Amino acid sequence: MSLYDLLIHDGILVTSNGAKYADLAISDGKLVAISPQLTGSASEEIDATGLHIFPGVIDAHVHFNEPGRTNWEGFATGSRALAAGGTTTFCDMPLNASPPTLDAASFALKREASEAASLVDFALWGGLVPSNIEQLDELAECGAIGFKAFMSNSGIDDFDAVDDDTLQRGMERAARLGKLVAVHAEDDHLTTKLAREAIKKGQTSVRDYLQARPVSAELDAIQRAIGIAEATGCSLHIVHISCGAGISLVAEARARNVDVSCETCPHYLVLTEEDMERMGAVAKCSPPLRIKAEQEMLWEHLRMGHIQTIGSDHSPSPTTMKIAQSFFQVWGGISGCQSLLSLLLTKGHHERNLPLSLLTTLTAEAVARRFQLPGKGKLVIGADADLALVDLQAQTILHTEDLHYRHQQSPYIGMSMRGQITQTLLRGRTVYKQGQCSTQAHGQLLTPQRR
Ligand SMILES: NC(=O)NC(NC(N)=O)C(=O)[O-]
Ligand SMILES: [Zn+2]
Ligand SMILES: [Zn+2]
Repeated sequence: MSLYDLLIHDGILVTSNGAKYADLAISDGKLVAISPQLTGSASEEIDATGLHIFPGVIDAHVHFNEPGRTNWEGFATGSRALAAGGTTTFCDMPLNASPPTLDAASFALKREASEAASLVDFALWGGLVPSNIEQLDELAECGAIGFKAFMSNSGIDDFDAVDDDTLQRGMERAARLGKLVAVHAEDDHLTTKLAREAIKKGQTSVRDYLQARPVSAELDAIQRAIGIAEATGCSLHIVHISCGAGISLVAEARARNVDVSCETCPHYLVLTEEDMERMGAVAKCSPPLRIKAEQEMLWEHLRMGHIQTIGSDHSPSPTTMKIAQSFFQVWGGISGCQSLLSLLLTKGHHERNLPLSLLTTLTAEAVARRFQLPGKGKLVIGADADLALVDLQAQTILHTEDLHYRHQQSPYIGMSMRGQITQTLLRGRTVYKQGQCSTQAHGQLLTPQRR
């Protein structure tokens, strides 16, 4: 009679407090013992000598476009890419699927699709658009982790942006429901005006796109979103901040006890506008990639603990949508969810000496805490055995064929990575090992549990 289902020997556990040698014992999908030299028997044993064991990454910002647009990605390919990158939980954004997640019916459709196909666990964002304020209650009832709103054009016709009045009404409702609101913070008036003027003059290059989405448009929107959150008492999460001053605005608001958190994305940390000019559409996103000085400020803010989460903002499209005469016309979104952890290990830990404990906080522990995902994000007894086994010594080049996305495009192809994910486990089951993904869809819906 085995004492445990699984014993993982001699790994180096990475927690928010640091790294330590310990064995892990797992039964019924949970961590049941964590200690060096664990004794006892198990149905399965893994020798993790020389490997670091991270809590599975929680990527709170992906667009997997299912139902309705599985020719863009879908839960099967998206979750395979996540598993290959050491991610064991994702939060799917309410837009780019069709229908968008704006009410109980569309939430149920998405939940059913993900349960049928996802290799990893998932939570779902609801949307906040002008037409669905009355449906926020039912979305909360379904277990949405929060409501996502766009302050600028979302780039897709079936998900409208909100003006400040609508955002305020949505935040008032969300505050009453005890739900968080996340915003895409760019000022719609300025970005629309600048784009229209450029296009009118036939100025539609990458450089013209960059100039049409200035940092000032992002700062203006961040400032307004924080003001509305402060006025309504709504919890606010600002996604994909691309600039140092944007993080500073959040840090100042947090210092005056506003319940606001922020996210940045790997592409703002490892790429710049020069990469966007060199690579073109595969590196197009909004807010756009910024200058090197902004990137360095983001790393400094990361080090100082001013950024709460890192999300991939994986927003793929068919390759045909990445081809257009005008750069304003190509799809804005970067495919990168498979590379989140390895990029942070390469550019953060290896090249900038960021401690592994900080990376664990940013990619797992703080994410689970912010979105109230119990049992996730920490290597503690009783937690789900969601694990990423990583060979920190390995050095690899990311090849096109390594990508599990439906469309194998990414700005990271050809990049030298340190820290190879060798095996990923979801609640004690292997979902990825040395290039091979599991074929079993065991992903479960996670709903926020207030402490
Ligand atoms: N409709 C989208 O997927 N938009 C996304 N596109 C980006 N970031 O370029 C986003 O998160 O804003
Ligand atoms: Zn966005
Ligand atoms: Zn997004």
